[in-house]
Amino acid sequence: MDFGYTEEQLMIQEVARRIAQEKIAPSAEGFDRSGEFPLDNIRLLGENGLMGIEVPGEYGGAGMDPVAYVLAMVEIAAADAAHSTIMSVNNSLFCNGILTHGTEEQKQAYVRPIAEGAEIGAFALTEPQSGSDATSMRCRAAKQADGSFLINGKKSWITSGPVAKYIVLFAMTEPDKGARGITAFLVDTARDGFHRGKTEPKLGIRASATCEIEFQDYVARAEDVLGDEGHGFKIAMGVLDAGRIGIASQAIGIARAAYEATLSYVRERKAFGQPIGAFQMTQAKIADMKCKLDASLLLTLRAAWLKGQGKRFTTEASVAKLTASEAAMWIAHQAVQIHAGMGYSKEMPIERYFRDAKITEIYEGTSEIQRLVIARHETGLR
Ligand SMILES: CCCCCCCC(=O)SCCNC(=O)CCNC(=O)[C@H](O)C(C)(C)COP(=O)(O)OP(=O)(O)OC[C@H]1O[C@@H](n2cnc3c(N)ncnc32)[C@H](O)[C@@H]1OP(=O)(O)O
Repeated sequence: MDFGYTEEQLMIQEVARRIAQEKIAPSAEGFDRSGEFPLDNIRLLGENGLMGIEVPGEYGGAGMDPVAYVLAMVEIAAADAAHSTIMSVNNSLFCNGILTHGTEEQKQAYVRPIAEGAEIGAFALTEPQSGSDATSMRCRAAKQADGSFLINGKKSWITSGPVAKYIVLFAMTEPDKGARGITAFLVDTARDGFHRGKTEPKLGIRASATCEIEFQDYVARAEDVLGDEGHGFKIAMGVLDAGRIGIASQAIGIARAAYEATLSYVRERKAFGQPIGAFQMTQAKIADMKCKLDASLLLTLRAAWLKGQGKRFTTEASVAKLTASEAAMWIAHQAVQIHAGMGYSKEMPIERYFRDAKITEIYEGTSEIQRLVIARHETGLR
């Protein structure tokens, strides 16, 4: 067992940390207030290999392993969670599925522009009536005589939906077959029949744009099918396994930022004649924060390592995501409590960490879904 990082992993961590500290952290508060999409920063991340960390160089990426992805995500999320949300969708949800299931032409056409940061990608699984219960989707892709598909339906909560050039879409091709009737498609948002709805006003990750999208007689050509027909649900689940490592990493970044700010504060802030960090009640909180942070990172690195080894990592990704997201929420909550009035004020980033942490317990599978995945695996029952 080796707890060290390779030179390559340390290098991408350093690149991410530099951009995070020099460009993202100073602008995070402004983007949070305005809700503006941070396009220039996203392009910069792409130019530095951070939009396709695991994408091989031949498709425009950095060609690194999942552990490197975790390290980079943590750095970006510690500066601003919204940036890391956009990064996670591009890397995990968009590029991953195409790399695993796409044709050579699809990889060149769709992965390269996203990995290089020239375009933004999105992933459309959720619908207004189906979130956790993904197989209940209603978006319909009807096969035509010429092999193309006519797509009609709505998808909701689409991260980067307002700005995405390409989308990995899941639609029902054979509604009678349930999970086995779902097919994945690659959508070009510039084509006829694609429409965007209003951008959602959100509690946190405000600079990550989210909207509903609608398909009205959108024509997907036969070559736009990703993987085999009827295999879309498995593709979605496999992609989400990888995505959950990204969200766990994001949660760790938010938690680390909240923890580090709290450490500084408890050393400086005095009450009753001593730094508040000297009180045992504060020390107990600091110790618990540290334990949850370390446990989250180690569990996330385990899932990433398994992925890098080509082994199954579904349960480990859920364990990591569940642990890290609940830790982030708890740590951010304690950070607000220890900062008291200053934690509640927009003068400091603590309240932003608190708002941003919440989404990690919701998207890419709620905490309840993670528990279900883990418990089904452990018990063999469902
Ligand atoms: C800013 C705010 C944004 C908020 C919204 C963000 C948008 C998102 O987060 S998108 C993603 C959110 N949605 C989810 O994460 C979906 C959650 N649901 C799930 O994970 C699944 O539906 C889950 C776990 C409940 C299982 O569903 P269930 O319907 O019981 O399917 P199940 O019977 O287990 O599996 C169906 C098939 O898929 C396969 N499968 C299941 N899991 C996997 C997997 N991890 N990998 C590969 N295949 C899998 C099964 O083997 C089975 O195959 P077969 O038919 O050959 O036996």
